[in-house]
Amino acid sequence: MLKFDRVSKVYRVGSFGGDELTAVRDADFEVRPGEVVSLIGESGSGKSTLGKMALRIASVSRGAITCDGTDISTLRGNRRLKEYYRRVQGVFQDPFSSYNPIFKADRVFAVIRSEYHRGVSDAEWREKVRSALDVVRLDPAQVLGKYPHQLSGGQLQRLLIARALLLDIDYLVADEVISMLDASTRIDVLNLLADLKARGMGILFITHDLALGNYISDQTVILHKGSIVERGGTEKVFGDPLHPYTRKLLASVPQFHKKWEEVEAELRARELADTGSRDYHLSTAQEVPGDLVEASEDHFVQPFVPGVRA
Ligand SMILES: Nc1ncnc2c1ncn2[C@@H]1O[C@H](COP(=O)(O)OP(=O)(O)OP(=O)(O)O)[C@@H](O)[C@H]1O
Repeated sequence: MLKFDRVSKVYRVGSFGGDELTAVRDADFEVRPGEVVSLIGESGSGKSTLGKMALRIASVSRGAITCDGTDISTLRGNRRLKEYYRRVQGVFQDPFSSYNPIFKADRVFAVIRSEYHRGVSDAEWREKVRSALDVVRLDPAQVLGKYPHQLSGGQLQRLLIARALLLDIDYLVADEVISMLDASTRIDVLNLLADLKARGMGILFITHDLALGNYISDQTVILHKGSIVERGGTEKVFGDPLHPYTRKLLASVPQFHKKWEEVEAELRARELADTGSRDYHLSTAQEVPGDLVEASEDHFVQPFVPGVRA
């Protein structure tokens, strides 16, 4: 299990690094094998920072990320890090940035071979690559031996996923992998992620797109200004959103048959109807939101003051 245990990230900012910016505050959730967890939030909410910390691209300031019980910040030395990256890999929004334009795209496979599969014969390796490409539905004739600029964003994205498959990873951090793709390729990559999940891979699916999150995930985590405001089973979070911010996010998905004023009025009416009736509502006297409370089974929300805009 990939577990985020009250994880915070504080960046040093300002001209001399004298200021601090808390990008993530006390994030607490987990990704289990064979489960897709969507991390949803607006730009700047801290989503990528959480993904980067899981991949050790950014350090954890407070709390811990553990992989099957091992605090990943304690992994030192090439061998232990290599072991970790054999289990946990990331694929990012802009697939082009993961390739060196002067090398052929399938060099990413050669690197994996020299790092992790040295003893494998040429024939065996060709077969491994072919079967990984098969899983990501790429035709070897169309992609092998090509330079990155000769391939589409969707093909490059799928090559990176094939690379992850060659490592036989357990967890994938997929950071806005769909955003740059056209509509038909999006569906292909989403279906591919669903296949990987069915094979037992745990996926942290980072997105600002609620519809994508709803489509693919078992668990949903809603992030707002670095804090988790709501999380739980996807059907609970989408079917019965509790936090005003989640409701606002869901309402902001275009509802073409309604005017925005109508949507806003409905939101307010719903919140007023709830006022005082739930144990995660705070009075204005307790305005500082604390830890998430369990509203129902597998559904957690950050306490909030009803009627106060998120
Ligand atoms: N290396 C860094 N140094 C300082 N501040 C950073 C750094 N990386 C991110 N931040 C800040 O941390 C906050 C969270 O950024 P992050 O990239 O995690 O958000 P995000 O939700 O992934 O946004 P987006 O969807 O736009 O990628 C932002 O305010 C961002 O400006």
